[in-house]
Amino acid sequence: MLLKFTKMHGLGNDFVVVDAVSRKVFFNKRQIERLSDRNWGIGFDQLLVVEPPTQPDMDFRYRIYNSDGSEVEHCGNGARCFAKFVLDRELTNKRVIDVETKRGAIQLRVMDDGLVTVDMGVPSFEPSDLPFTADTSDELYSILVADKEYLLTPVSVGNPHAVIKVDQLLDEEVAKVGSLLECHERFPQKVNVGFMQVVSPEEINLRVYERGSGETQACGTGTCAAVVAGIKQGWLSPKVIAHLRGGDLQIEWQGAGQPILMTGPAEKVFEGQIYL
Ligand SMILES: N[C@@H](CCC[C@H](N)C(=O)O)C(=O)O
Repeated sequence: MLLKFTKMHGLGNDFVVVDAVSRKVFFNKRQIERLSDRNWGIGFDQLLVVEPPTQPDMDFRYRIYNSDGSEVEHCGNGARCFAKFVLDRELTNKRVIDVETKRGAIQLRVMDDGLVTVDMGVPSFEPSDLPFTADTSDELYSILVADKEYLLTPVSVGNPHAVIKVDQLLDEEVAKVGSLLECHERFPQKVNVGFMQVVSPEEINLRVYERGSGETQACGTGTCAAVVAGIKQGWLSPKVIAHLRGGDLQIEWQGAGQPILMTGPAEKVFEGQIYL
């Protein structure tokens, strides 16, 4: 079967986006792994599959797969690319779009300047929501990785994140500690690992080692998790600019019980066809 796709990115976090509204398409794990391979396929961090809604009052359903073929609940940069894709392809003319994801319903707002604001939902710091194995309920949790103690904040924004505040962002630490923590036994469904350097209460530098994809240029849910962790710990203000390797995201969170708002760009790179 010849598959039509669009290559997109949100701050360098790259996606292959497929229209499964006009024509039904299903993928198995092996196909996703091959398509994601940067030598043998197209190459992407995540595959986004746009489908018709299954629930009333929803405009679309969209499914998200990591490059290792695992299906995930939520993707911040992907949500913005999804919004641009359905408008560009004229699958809708709405600029406020309600979407079903594995995490639940989310709402996307396409602004006049082309930036997209996503209501990312209400975060949870409850370890069992990630899940994260913990005997006590703490502000920060200590964990031993490669003989060094790290203090992390567990955050669920629909998908699981561990946020670590660091003084410096070091290539080796992101790669090594990121990959060891991703598969740590205390995270039975694995975890995305964020390394956050606080520049000021309104500004952070962040690198994210993503579950199922490795370190990416940017991670939307990872940025939301880092900012809400920083606000909860008293390090950050309610509105923060996050500098990621691929560019900047604006995050706003007004505190417990409130949804996180994430604003950033979405870009189309090219369209193509490939044999599945
Ligand atoms: N890049 C994404 C997150 C994709 C899913 C993540 N790797 C997971 O497994 O939970 C984003 O922009 O949020």
